[in-house]
Amino acid sequence: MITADLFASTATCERTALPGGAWDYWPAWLDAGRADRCLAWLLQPGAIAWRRDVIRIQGREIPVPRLTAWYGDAGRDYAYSGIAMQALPWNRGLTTLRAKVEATTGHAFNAVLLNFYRDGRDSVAWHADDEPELGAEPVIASLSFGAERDFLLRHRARRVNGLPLQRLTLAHGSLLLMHGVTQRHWEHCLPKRTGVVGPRVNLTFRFIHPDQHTE
Ligand SMILES: O=C(O)CCC(=O)C(=O)O
Ligand SMILES: [Fe+2]
Repeated sequence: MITADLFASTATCERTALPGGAWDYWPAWLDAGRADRCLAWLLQPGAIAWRRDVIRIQGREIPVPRLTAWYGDAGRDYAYSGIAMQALPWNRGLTTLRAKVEATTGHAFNAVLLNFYRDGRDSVAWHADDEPELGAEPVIASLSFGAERDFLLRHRARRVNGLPLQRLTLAHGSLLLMHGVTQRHWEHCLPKRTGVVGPRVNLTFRFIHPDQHTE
């Protein structure tokens, strides 16, 4: 179970600031023991209502290469790649993690997207978290548990400005905060890594704007 002792943390932060984007990374936001307990809870049967979705591309049905779940305040629904997700009510573990993320970052979040990468064959393709309901400058706080995976960022205008690909290896118990302007100019992905056999769970905390929300 996730308890309030999660708050006793003095993690250090690494800042990256580049044209059109900035992110802060806390490699050891949670120590190994706390991170282990969070991962065990997230993978416990029934703790998270994982979904297996299918996207349709040119008439073909393709399984999403990971499991997902969407939790948030009532009515903060979300849609991406044609998949509509109704917000499930916050549970205690997610509420506690959100409070700690808010305390560290100074930002408020009202929803969280969870991704479960069963092994290195699961992935997320290049994208930006720029859906209209996230508002003009979405701040995204990303928590990682389990297998370390590479997280890549690329500038949309890299062919013009020559900015190189950026790589972070997101550690077990780490927090990554992508600042608001980043989603406009940068894309990110989590590529397949066939050598990775362990599972990974990622939580991206978001703020869904009621007025920009599309029904
Ligand atoms: O798993 C990750 O680290 C990234 C997930 C992500 O980019 C997303 O859910 O939008
Ligand atoms: Fe994303």
